Amino acid sequence: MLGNRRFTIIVPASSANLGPGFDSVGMALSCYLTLEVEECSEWRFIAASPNLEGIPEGKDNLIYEVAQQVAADRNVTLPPVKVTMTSNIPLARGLGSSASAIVAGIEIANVLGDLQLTKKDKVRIGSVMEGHPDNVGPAVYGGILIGYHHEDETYTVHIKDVEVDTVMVIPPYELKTTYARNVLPEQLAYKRAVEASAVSNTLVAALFTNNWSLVGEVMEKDLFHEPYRSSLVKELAVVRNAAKESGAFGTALSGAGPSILCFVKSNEAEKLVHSLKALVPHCEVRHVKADTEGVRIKHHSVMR
Ligand SMILES: Nc1ncnc2c1ncn2[C@@H]1O[C@H](COP(=O)(O)OP(=O)(O)O)[C@@H](O)[C@H]1O
Ligand SMILES: N[C@@H](CCOP(=O)(O)O)C(=O)O
Repeated sequence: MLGNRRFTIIVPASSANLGPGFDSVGMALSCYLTLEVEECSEWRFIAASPNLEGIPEGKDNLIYEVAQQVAADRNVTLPPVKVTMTSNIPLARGLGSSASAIVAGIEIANVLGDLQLTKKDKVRIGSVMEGHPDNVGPAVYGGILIGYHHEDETYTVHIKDVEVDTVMVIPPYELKTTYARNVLPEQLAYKRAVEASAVSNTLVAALFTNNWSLVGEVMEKDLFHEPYRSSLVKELAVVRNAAKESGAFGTALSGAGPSILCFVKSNEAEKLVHSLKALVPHCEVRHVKADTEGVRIKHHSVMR
């Protein structure tokens, strides 16, 4: 029972893949989906910030569907609530907005249904829904998460502290993840798959040893998805060259795109923001730090 409580759920955005870590590596970002949840006679979702315009406000809302599914799977009935959503995560731009919504739905069910879900449970549930753990994992844990999702199990390894900043270039157009997955090949030749996984393994080792110049080098050598998606994001090549020239470690498509992630030293981020704003004036350019906490809940007591 919710009783006389209300609570706030804060879920970070995430950047998946980091280049060659396709479907298995992701990082939490300091952009947030925030839900104010309070008891109500019927379920309502209110999209209270401009970039959530068009998001369903009834029972066809993704967050509602996830919360109900999680509760139903555990034979629990949730009391109705009013959910007021604000967000600075742009939709369908490769910053994991759908994963943040899924994690928010899992948390609503967890709190309202008193399900006592662990972080591991939440990542498992979210990965089953998304099909891969590279967005839901960081959204739950914060930091960087490396994972392998399989129908029987989801394995994850977490890096809490991230010693790098990002500059994010966000084009004005949407690229739905389902569309960007449809341009990928059905198969990869054996030799190419071996090479692609060697690049990915090196990325992960470099992340664990804080070797950011190596991270930057190998993140640009992905063979799993960027070669097939780069033609969908015409800004990628120009941003990559400019970022390299200004001393950034490296760039990659963020998730399925169209946003572009540049890894930089924190004291060099603003300079890069400034030069990229001039280079791609039609895009939004943001200095975004890593989020190291993951999803969190604030409980508020209500005077009656
Ligand atoms: N707060 C939200 N509430 C409900 N649905 C959401 C919310 N945020 C995102 N979504 C859904 O997720 C879609 C975007 O998902 P996707 O194409 O995977 O892009 P990305 O996850 O990279 O932003 C949106 O068009 C919307 O349908
Ligand atoms: N590994 C997935 C990640 C999709 O992330 P999103 O933020 O674009 O939804 C993929 O590359 O398809």
